[in-house]
Amino acid sequence: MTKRVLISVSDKSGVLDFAKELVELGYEILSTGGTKKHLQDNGVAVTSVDEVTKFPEILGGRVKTLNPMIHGGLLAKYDDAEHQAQMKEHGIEPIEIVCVNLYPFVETISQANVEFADAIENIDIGGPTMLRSAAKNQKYVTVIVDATDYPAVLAELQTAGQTTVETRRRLAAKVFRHTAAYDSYISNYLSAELGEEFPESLTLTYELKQNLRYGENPHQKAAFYQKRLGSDFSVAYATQIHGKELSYNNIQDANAALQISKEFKEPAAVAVKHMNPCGVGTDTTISKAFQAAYDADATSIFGGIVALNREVDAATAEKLATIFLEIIIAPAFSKEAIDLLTVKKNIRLLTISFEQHAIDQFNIVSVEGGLLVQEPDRFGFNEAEIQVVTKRQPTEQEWAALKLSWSVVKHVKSNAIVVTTDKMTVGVGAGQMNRVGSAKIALEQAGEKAIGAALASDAFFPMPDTVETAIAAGITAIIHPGGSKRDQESIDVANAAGITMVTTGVRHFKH
Ligand SMILES: NC(=O)c1ncn([C@@H]2O[C@H](COP(=O)(O)O)[C@@H](O)[C@H]2O)c1NC=O
Repeated sequence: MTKRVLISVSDKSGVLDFAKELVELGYEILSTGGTKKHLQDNGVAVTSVDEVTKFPEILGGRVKTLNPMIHGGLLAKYDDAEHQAQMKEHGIEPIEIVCVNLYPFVETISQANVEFADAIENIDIGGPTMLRSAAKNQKYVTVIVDATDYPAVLAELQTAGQTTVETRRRLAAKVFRHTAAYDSYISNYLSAELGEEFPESLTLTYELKQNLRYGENPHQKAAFYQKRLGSDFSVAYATQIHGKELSYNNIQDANAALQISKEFKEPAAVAVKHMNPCGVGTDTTISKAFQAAYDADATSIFGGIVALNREVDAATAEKLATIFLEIIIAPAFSKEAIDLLTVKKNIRLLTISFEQHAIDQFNIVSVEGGLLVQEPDRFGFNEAEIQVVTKRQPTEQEWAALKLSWSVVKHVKSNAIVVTTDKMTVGVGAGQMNRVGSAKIALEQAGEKAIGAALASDAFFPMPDTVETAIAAGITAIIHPGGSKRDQESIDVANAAGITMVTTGVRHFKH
């Protein structure tokens, strides 16, 4: 009996050559409307699916292959006498190979202003049903959902006349990953349309971007997955124009640097080590901003990751080239900058679109046995909600320093204290188990630069000790959320010293 292959594809790339080879191998091709036309127009003999089903395609294509003549042919066990008898009784013939790809649902919902009805019409029903039938019957049936598998299947058919069990199992597993992902895009789209934020089950789809050489440490295996509908303004969508492959830690650090960069519209440079900022500088040009980020902590930047929110010009590249950096991220690099920086073989240069400021709807972290999902911390420096709680108001320069310190402290691991001038960080205290400990680290690093600088605390002061330490170091402006029972004691200390203090009403814990 002639072997049959059913081909029904929305994306027709590569299918013509595949079909021609199958005809060469003696297969009869069954096809749905558009696929049949494409193949026939290009000289391939095709049997229409409706000749097999004895039923026309109806409802504008919503029902084409949903028929026992097709699904019987896909699901029957070849070595089951009862199945075979029923096939014979109903005149159903087996279909040995199925090649299907689905309506472009993701591409449709990615378009701007997509109509809901359009999205719904692009939910494929018959395609996933055939894929699932064939994948379930993997013992006998070969199923292909990805055009990159055409050559391997053909090679096996050409050499052995059939595919191997291993190949059929591999392809079937791929099908269920594919249909699961397809359904997750649909369910996420529908949930989002309904405004359902935390549905009763969470189905996430990420696609393998790259296998990594190792994880946080060389003995840990790791890979990097990418969201298909993610923001361009992310390390997952960066373009690497030079250097070694990114490592696991590089990706985390690059992400941290980018998140801080998103705080600034003015030229800003952000240097990160181990996911905490070690230097942040802002100024009228990117070259000056980088100089400030460098001067902030000329020791820690060594081996760091630097994100700049303007094109890297020759002047900036000259400075960048003098230090050892793992990665430089920017919207673009001038020709001269590339020439200067690529002298170093290993330095990674990434370009990222800084235009798009869309951010993920949720942040997700894993804990053993579960996932935590939360909205990103979108709160910035909102002057309207900030209250001056001391007698003295901040000067203009102090406001600028308070704004910078508050923008940075949000991105520092708690307990976080950040000391800045109006243009640069001068001290960062990160991840200490008590707040005054973080303050001491930040102030010690700032040294003389703490005199007249601003200090930000990511959470309130439970007691006035941090404020006292700050004043002793020369800090003249403090920003913190407020809300401690003993706030008044901190305010009294500030007033007594004649410094200014503002509260934001919002805290920035980052664990
Ligand atoms: N309804 C059906 O019975 C059905 N059978 C196959 N399809 C899909 O129709 C598409 C191919 O259509 P055409 O060959 O007409 O271009 C494929 O993406 C396939 O997954 C169907 N369409 C949607 O559900």
